[in-house]
Amino acid sequence: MSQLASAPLESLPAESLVGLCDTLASQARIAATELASVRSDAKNRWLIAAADALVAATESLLAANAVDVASATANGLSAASIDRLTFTPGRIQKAAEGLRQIASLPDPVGRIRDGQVRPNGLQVQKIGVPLGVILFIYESRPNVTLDAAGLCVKSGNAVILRGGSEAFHSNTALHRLLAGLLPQFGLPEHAVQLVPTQDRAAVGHLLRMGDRIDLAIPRGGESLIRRVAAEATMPVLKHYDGICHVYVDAAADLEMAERIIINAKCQRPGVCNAAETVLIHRDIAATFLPRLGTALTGQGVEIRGCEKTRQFIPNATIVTEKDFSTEHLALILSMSVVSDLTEAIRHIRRFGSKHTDAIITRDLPTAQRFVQEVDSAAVVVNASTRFNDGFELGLGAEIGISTDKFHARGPCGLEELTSYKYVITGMGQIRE
Ligand SMILES: NC(=O)C1=CN([C@@H]2O[C@H](COP(=O)(O)OP(=O)(O)OC[C@H]3O[C@@H](n4cnc5c(N)ncnc54)[C@H](OP(=O)(O)O)[C@@H]3O)[C@@H](O)[C@H]2O)C=CC1
Ligand SMILES: N[C@@H](CCC(=O)OP(=O)(O)O)C(=O)O
Repeated sequence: MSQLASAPLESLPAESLVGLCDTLASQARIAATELASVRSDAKNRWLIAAADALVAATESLLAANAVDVASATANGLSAASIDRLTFTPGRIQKAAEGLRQIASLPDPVGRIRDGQVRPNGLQVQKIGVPLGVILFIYESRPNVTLDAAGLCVKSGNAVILRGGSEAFHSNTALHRLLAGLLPQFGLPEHAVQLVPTQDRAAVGHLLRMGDRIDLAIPRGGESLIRRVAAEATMPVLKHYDGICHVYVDAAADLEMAERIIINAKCQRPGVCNAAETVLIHRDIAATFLPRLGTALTGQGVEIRGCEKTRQFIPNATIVTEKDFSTEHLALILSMSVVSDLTEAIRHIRRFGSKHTDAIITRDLPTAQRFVQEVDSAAVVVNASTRFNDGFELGLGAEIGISTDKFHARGPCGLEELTSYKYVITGMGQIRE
């Protein structure tokens, strides 16, 4: 296992920090070259062994996590952040299931994506290849360490993990488990590395290493992402925030709408695909808002609504434009009554973040227009926004959810962590 990853290194002199980053990047580059030609079978066996080891190590992982949670709690971290940070046996099981699902998925490396034979007899194939080295800077959320490592290795990429400092003990334990198993399956030991310092200057150094790092993925608050987008010398895959909407149309099944809104807002309010705003068609406001208000209040949700909303939900406070533009990541919900679909779409275009937006309707043309006109990474019809997730969409996991249009959009799984090359095979053809 890499010596670099074994212990936290604080307050390194600037020169040593550059040297450390340099070593991480060079080791990753070599590992990526080796990993690109590793057989699927070896990668899959490593994934399954990692899933088994994870479950077997539940107790010690929970102990390492408890250290992080205790100090985060003492430091007054928000409820949403503590929720992201916390490991439970259930979450460990789910992460292990994700690794097994990744193992069961087709290997994108070497997959023929497209092919044709040209009139001159040339055989042209488009073949999946790894991106190379991925620098992943992410929030204090240990399950993300597992998702990222599993996806990167299966897609033939070496990854440099820079998790949040609050999760340092959890990530160190997870990294030790994952990286420790790599050589047993003939995989390069530096395929999965953890930046062993919490010094943010390391991020700046790594972002300058575009000669060895092929992609940077920042996953966290807006200031992190803006920094990475500004400083990176390699392409960046990202989303800024998740201001997700649920629009309840006049033709909605109201029982369904209530169920979906409660799930979209309350199931895990601290994640990016949780709903932040509900828009209600005015024709159903009088019948739907009182019951929705009662249901949301019963779940502990603070409702901030427009004047019309407040006519039917008296405990709602007045919503502001700032609320509509804020990803609360908490049990706070903005609500507005709209006159029609056009106004709902206009609202989403103005305040949304092109992440995930849902419509509840029984009217097919209305649903089709919503899908056509809402330009978000995921547009959902009659289901919860919470489904914009790699595991739920059958990708095994995701390394992040992109709202970019280049190179990938939505949950980024194995396919999105690869590129392709053209392989052109002839029989001596020359160009006329
Ligand atoms: N929109 C979204 O999807 C998300 C929003 N958030 C929100 O962002 C806020 C902060 O949450 P948190 O999870 O701590 O995310 P942060 O963005 O603060 O941190 C995420 C990771 O980036 C690092 N980081 C942050 N800023 C910089 C920087 N300027 N230079 C280098 N590295 C940096 C952190 O390191 P360090 O260990 O030093 O903190 C951590 O590893 C919260 O309000 C949270 O709810 C968080 C995650 C996702
Ligand atoms: N995969 C997640 C959603 C993604 C998410 O929360 O992203 P982020 O807020 O960037 O960490 C889930 O629904 O579990």
